[in-house]
Amino acid sequence: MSRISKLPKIATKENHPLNRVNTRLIGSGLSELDRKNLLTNHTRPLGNAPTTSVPAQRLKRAATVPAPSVPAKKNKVTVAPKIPPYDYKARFNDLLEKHKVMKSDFIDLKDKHGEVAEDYEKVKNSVESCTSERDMLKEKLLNSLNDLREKCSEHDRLKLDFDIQKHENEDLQRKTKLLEEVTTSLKQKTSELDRVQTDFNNLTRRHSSLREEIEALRVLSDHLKRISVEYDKLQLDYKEALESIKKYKGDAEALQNMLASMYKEQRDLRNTIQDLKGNIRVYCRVRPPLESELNKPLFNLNVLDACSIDVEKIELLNSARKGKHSFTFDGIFTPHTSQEDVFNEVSSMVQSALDGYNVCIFAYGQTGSGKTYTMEGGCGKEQYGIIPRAFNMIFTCMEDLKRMGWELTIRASFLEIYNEIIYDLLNSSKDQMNHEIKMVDSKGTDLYVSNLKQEEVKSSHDFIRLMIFAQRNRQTAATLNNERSSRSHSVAQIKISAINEKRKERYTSNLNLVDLAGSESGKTTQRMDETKHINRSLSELSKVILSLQTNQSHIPYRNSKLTHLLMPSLGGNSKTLMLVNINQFDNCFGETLNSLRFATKVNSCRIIKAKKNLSMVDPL
Ligand SMILES: Nc1ncnc2c1ncn2[C@@H]1O[C@H](COP(=O)(O)OP(=O)(O)OP(=O)(O)O)[C@@H](O)[C@H]1O
Repeated sequence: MSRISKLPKIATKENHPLNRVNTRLIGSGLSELDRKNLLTNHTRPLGNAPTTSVPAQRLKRAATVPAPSVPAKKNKVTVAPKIPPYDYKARFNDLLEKHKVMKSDFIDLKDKHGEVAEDYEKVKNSVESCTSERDMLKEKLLNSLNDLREKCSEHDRLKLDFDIQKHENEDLQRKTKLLEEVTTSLKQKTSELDRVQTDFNNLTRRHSSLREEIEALRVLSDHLKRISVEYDKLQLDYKEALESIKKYKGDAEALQNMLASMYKEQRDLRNTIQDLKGNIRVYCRVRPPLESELNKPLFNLNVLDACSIDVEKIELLNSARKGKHSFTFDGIFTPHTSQEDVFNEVSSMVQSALDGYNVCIFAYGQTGSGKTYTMEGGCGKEQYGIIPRAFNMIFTCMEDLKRMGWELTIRASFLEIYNEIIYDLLNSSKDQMNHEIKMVDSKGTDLYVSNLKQEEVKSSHDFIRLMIFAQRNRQTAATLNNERSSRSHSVAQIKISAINEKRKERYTSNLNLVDLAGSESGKTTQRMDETKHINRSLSELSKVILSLQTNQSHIPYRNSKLTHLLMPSLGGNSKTLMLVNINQFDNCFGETLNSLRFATKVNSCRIIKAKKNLSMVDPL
């Protein structure tokens, strides 16, 4: 009984955690009604115990069967018929019955007890583990509490620190802001300072430059003062000089007149000498062998004096046959005579052109005898031939003439006569125009070539440029027309127009500088045509000169282009200079002899006294 009475006690304490476990465990086996019945049956006195119709099996089943089915049966409990007290037998049977029931209940309960004990053990174990767990948790809780406490105190400390830090931070922020403001203002001040420094530097520089300027101005002012004094002095001198100039001007004019008349006298004298020398002059120039020709045999040439030579073929030297040929000219230029010496000798002819006479200088000789070298020259000033030197002389004299009141205009043209056709060497175009020799006026004293380019030349440099241009044109034509340069006559024409406004005089003159074609006779049929033309023009030249020599009424100028062109320079009013060029090669002896003979023929001719082309200028 005591063991059973404990059960309700456990069941009532529901709030205790252990009881809760027990209730759960018990609850899972007994329903609430079973428990009540159980309690009623076990707590009721045996005699008064109400009989229930619930069989023992039902109780047993009730421990396992779910509770809801039980309350329905509660209403069906039937009350057993009351046994009279005297009916001991019935009572005994009843008691036996009860005992049986109780015994089976007891067995059930015992089983139940076993189960409960088992459950209890489990619960106990569970309680123990829970207790140890609780202790552990308690300890943990205590530790946690301690930790929490520590953390709290640390938190407080940290909070305090944080507050301090916060405060300090705020303080720092305030200070930073202040510092930033100070920095910004410092930056502004610095940039201002830089600006001020730059201004200061500029001002310093300006100051020093101004100081220099002031110094320069001071020097200038001193200088100006000195100049002013000098200027005053000069003013006085100037006045004196003006008076002197007036006096000198009169003297200069007188001197200029004197100079002009002296120049005229000198010119007349020069021309008298020229006349005495003859208006046709012939010089012979012997060219030296070139380096490549040093081994070539030479014929014998003796320069007897300044004007005479004799030549003799080398094979006849020791023979009994006399083969010596002597020639006399106005001058002989040996192989050693320089270009300058040659020009000095012929410069009087250029002077004559400047004095107003028509002049013709031509080089005659066989191909390769040095005609072009004599007339045009080689490279470099020293090698300049007659043509460029004549121009230099003209421009030098122009200055002297200017001082005497003469204004000169020089025009130049370059032409070539090949196979009786005139070619303009200043016209580089392939299509040459037709060139005719025409009279300038009805008097027929002056001629011109139609469609021929005539360039005004202002300096000797201009002239050299034109000459080179003409030379190139001639070379191009020569390349196109195999050796044409040797087979054509080249003429540089210089027209001089002079005017003296003061003396009311003017004149024009022509200077013709001619490099004749090679005089040798043609050996091949290919050259026959050219040779025919050359020989014709050269023989016509010889005829003209002979006709002039013999004072013929008709001079056959028009028989060839060359003589026609040179008419004004060959006729009465002209001076002619012929340079016969020869070389000394033995194989050229025949041609040399021919050239020397032709030159002798020309030399024997004396043209009538030349007349200056002077005329009065119309009054201005
Ligand atoms: N006096 C001289 N001194 C030095 N070299 C000369 C002299 N004369 C001519 N020569 C040279 O001899 C060569 C022939 O001369 P150049 O060409 O003047 O002859 P050319 O008679 O004009 O010939 P071509 O009829 O073919 O034109 C040239 O190389 C020239 O430089």
